[in-house]
Amino acid sequence: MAAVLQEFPAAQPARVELRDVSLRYFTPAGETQALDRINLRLGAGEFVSLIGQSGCGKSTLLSLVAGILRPSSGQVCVDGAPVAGPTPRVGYMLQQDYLFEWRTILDNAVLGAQIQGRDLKLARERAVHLLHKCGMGAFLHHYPRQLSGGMRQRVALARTLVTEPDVVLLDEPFSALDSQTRLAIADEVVDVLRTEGKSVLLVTHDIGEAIAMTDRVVVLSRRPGRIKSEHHMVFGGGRRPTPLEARARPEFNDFFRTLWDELDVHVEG
Ligand SMILES: Nc1ncnc2c1ncn2[C@@H]1O[C@H](COP(=O)(O)OP(=O)(O)OP(=O)(O)O)[C@@H](O)[C@H]1O
Repeated sequence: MAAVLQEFPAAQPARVELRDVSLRYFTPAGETQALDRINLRLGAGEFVSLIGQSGCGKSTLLSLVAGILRPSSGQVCVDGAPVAGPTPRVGYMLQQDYLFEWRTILDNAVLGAQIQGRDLKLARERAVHLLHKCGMGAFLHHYPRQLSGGMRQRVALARTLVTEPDVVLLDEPFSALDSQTRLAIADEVVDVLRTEGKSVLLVTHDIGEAIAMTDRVVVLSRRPGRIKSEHHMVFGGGRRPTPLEARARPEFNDFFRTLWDELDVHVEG
């Protein structure tokens, strides 16, 4: 159980900062408080995951950072500036890949850049580079239906990165994939995101994925989501292990037990 809970390292400048953020949804059926006074910082180049019971507000928190939702109170900032709406600085990758079946892989990868009105020649060059990095270089002129689920998610990652966001939000990006593909793609995605120097906020139900892929795991309480605890995933031996290597480390099981206890899971019925 040693070294599971670490002292926080000296504060890095915040790429993303949530200050006392609360979010209430109003519907004809009534009011739902999804998040309650969240304070969270994501440093430049840092990978942080959010875990918590279903309905505790994880996706809501990502939508606030993406500028899709505005907080009921408190403030969300990216690079010190309040988020006023969706911004190219923040990229969002979801569980579903939302590829257009009638566009080639390359044309799908440039779609976000095209919508943002960026230089299409540069966007295509960057898309080709990223698709190669994601192992999709041989499929530029294929169509989505010709690809497996894991390959489609690689294209979705390339599309997210073509627009050069500083922050990448990942909302259960691998949950539709089989378990072997999940393990393989986690390694590749982390490798690409780290070499690109991105800051990453990952939502997952998979504790192992959170431990293996991110530097810090934030546990949210049941609704309304509050920050229950934060845990630094510090592995001994210098270089941070890849996600697959991390799973074979002795620390992995210690982290897993601690986070499992924190989640306080009860199976109803
Ligand atoms: N558009 C909406 N209108 C009203 N209530 C909503 C809306 N979106 C989410 N909620 C409610 O807010 C709470 C938080 O939802 P959210 O999807 O953020 O949770 P989550 O932790 O991501 O859940 P899950 O793990 O099941 O994906 C839930 O009770 C949900 O029903």
